[in-house]
Amino acid sequence: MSQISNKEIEQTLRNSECLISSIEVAAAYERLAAQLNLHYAGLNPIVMVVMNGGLIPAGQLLTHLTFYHRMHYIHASRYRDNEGTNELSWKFKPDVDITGEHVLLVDDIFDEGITLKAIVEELKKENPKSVDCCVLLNKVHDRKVDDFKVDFVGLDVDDRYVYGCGMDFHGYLRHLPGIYAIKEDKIPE
Ligand SMILES: O=P(O)(O)OC[C@H]1O[C@H](OP(=O)(O)OP(=O)(O)O)[C@H](O)[C@@H]1O
Ligand SMILES: Nc1nc2[nH]cnc2c(=O)[nH]1
Repeated sequence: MSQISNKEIEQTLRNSECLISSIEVAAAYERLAAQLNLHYAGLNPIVMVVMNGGLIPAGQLLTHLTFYHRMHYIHASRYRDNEGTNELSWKFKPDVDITGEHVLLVDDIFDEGITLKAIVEELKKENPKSVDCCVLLNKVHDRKVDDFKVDFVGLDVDDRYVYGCGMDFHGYLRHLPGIYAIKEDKIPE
């Protein structure tokens, strides 16, 4: 992803609104961690971070976990092919043997679900004991993939392009501790 200028980034921030504050996000991490701590107590799972977006939610969540776990990462990204269909491009598959293991995927957002559904299908080929998905955000709309649900959700978010908490704006602003979107009247035509 190519560089954009600091001026353009500042303009983006001025044209944006905060949809979910850092305080609400922090509370969501604590709620999620409490659910995960109940579910995984004694299960000794592998926590698999879905890069890049899962990096920040996982980093925040992991410090609240009370069960013993190992951490790995996986990197798959959506792209639109020449026919306009969504394909998943695999950038890194971990070489850990997950046969018979509990696996928890951590990502930033469950939007259409293409990414997590494809990752879960791929991982299940290796016969793990379980594969569950934890996301900070669920984007609310009716375009979800069929026959797939995530297991742990922090917060619902409106059907807008959002950034912050791991999610990028042209590769930037993943580090923001709240959730932002460009104001409706500032979105370029
Ligand atoms: O539910 P979906 O419609 O599949 O969209 C969600 C996925 O899209 C984003 O990843 P992206 O491919 O943009 O890569 P990134 O993590 O590097 O930002 C996000 O991190 C999720 O993994
Ligand atoms: N940054 C970002 N990435 C996404 N991937 C899927 N949905 C979104 C979104 O709303 N924002």
